[in-house]
Amino acid sequence: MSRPLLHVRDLTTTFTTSRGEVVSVDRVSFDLERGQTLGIVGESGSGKSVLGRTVMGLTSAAPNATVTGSVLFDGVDIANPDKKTRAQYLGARIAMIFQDPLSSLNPVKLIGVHITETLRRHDKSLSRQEARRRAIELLDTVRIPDPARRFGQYPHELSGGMRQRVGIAIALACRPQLLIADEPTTALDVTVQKHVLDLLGMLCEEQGMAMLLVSHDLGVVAGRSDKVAVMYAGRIQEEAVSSDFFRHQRHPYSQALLDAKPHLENPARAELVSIPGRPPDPAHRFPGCRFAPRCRFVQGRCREEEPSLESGGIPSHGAACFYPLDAVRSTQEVSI
Ligand SMILES: Nc1ncnc2c1ncn2[C@@H]1O[C@H](COP(=O)(O)OP(=O)(O)OP(=O)(O)O)[C@@H](O)[C@H]1O
Repeated sequence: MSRPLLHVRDLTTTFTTSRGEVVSVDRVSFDLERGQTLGIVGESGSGKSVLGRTVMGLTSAAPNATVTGSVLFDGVDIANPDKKTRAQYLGARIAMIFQDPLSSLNPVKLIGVHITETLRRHDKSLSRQEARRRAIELLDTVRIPDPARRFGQYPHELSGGMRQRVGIAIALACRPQLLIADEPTTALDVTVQKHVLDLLGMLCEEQGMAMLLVSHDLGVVAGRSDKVAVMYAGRIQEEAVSSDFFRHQRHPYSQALLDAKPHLENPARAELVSIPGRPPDPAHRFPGCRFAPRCRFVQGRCREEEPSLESGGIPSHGAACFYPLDAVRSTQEVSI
């Protein structure tokens, strides 16, 4: 079997803060194959963005952050990249698109210049003319109409959806093998969200790119990811092939999250049925399962021991729960 493009093991990101040590990502492991999409979902504060940024090598540069564990990208550990590795991989073989495209675009720089600069940073031999031609081609790839005219405009002259497409074009400029998309459509209205997400899926397919699709909304990853990983309080609580996951969830948190899913296709049903209680403060550690204080099925053991991600005999469908829903269901069936 060939090695996965991304092989993450026991990845842990800790921030030293005035409130103490904040463990935002805690012993996270997963694999991502070439051309596949892994959806990372969870409530706000569950550690999804920090995970994406850590895989991208952005957190290890922060003075108050410590990263342990490994992120093997095509066999090379990039968890704590040195300057040379950073230049070779980040923003080159791995690219990221952010939630708010405006914050990553310079308001006084033309759209085209954002792209040509990225192109020429990664290919020093590229002439200005060739960079311009490639930038217009990229704007066309991300379905921006009249790309030659848009090349010469400023970010504020474009709509939110267009700016996000520009963010995607910049990310694609170096032909990455892995794209990390952190809440790529949160700032957009519902119909534009769908177009941008469909576009990302199509580009992954056309270009054989792998993607980490980070979202608080299961509706965003449904139908657009090969695998789903559910994060809660820094840990992966459930991981499965998408079709299995959406057919049946094994972890009570995943089920609650699915019940709380806003409906992307039907904005009239966009209200959230929220999960009672709040996620734990990552600066405050306590024994047992992190979801125990909010879990409907909690039992004594859950408050004492931390469950690990186990498949419970169901191939490729792990849940970090002592009493996964499949077990609860079969006990109920037996007792009827
Ligand atoms: N630089 C930092 N210093 C200290 N704590 C941080 C830092 N960055 C993130 N955190 C903390 O790590 C936890 C996880 O944050 P993260 O942004 O990854 O959550 P998230 O799941 O992406 O949520 P959201 O969807 O709201 O962005 C939060 O408690 C956050 O406050």
